[in-house]
Amino acid sequence: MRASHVTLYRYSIPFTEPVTVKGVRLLQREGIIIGLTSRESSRVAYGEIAPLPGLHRELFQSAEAQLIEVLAKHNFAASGIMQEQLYPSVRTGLEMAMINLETADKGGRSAFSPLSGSAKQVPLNALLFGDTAKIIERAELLFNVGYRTFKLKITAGKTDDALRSLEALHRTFGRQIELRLDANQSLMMDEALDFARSAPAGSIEYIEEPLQDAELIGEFHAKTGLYSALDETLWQKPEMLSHIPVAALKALILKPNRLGGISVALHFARYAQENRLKAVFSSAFESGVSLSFYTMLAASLSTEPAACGLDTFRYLEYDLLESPFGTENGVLDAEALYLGGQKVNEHLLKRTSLWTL
Ligand SMILES: O=C(O)CCC(=O)C1=CC=C[C@@H](O)[C@@H]1C(=O)O
Ligand SMILES: [Mg+2]
Repeated sequence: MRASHVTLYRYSIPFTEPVTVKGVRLLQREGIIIGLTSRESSRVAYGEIAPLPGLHRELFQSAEAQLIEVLAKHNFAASGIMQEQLYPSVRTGLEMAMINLETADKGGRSAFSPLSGSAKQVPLNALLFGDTAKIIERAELLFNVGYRTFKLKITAGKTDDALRSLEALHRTFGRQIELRLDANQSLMMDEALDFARSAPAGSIEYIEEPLQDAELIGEFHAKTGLYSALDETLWQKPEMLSHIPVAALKALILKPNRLGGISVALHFARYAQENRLKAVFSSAFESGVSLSFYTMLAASLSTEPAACGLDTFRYLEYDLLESPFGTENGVLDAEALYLGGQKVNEHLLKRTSLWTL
């Protein structure tokens, strides 16, 4: 690897409102930024390591300890440690920084090798929360500026709330929008069937992880015609992918820092492409350093990338980038964001160590 030294930083960014992930209530997002300084060009390439409490098994402290162990190895990139069992968040940040370093050394041209064609823009799916009135108000606002894909949560015991919002959205926008739901593995088959049978026909693009038992997704599709998407299952039981009938699926949700790294996410993206499924890049509430990288990944892999799940940037009080990650019109400009993703405002970081390679 062509880095002369590595700088590690910590950050802590307040959430705009408390975010609850699998029962864990979070007030701020904490993570590590790794900066690799190029031996050739002295440019700095960044990567982000940010396990999310509730979602990741590794905690911030253990991720940081493992990262330090990796950096302490002589010539770590060639030492084989990258092939070993690294925490998903650690591997993601190291791979991100190394790919960004390669890009920097190529004068800013992306180092990704596209699977097929690539796109300039990636649409974004907007997250909708709250009661039906708030959801419609927000969806109208976003629709008017250009958003066309929306995502709603659906929770066991409260499927009526989702149904009301779904009906209202369908009444208001009809087929002008695509609507995704996310049940986070909360429903039993009976409740999922009741919900599916009450939903307006043609109103749902897919449901992420509808069932407590993903093995029943084929049966759910056979009984309702509704498509599912896999998110949690991809990291909890990746072997399930070959058991669930692909015809019951519409998309794979790819959160690189939970799945196990950029290379693992690319593996699933390739599987999606081969099986005519959407590859939906999504985030674990990381900063713009990761979000801009994921945007470039999504844009590199398809001429028509699926609307991505990177709307999480709204939940961070501020971004670490000089030009904050985002979009005005629901469409992400991949190249501009990728370049901007490497202009980190170091005043917002706390430097913790420096490693000479
Ligand atoms: O995928 C998206 O549209 C945004 C990200 C998102 O929904 C999530 C991120 C992290 C944790 C989860 O609760 C949630 C999800 O379940 O997909
Ligand atoms: Mg999900």
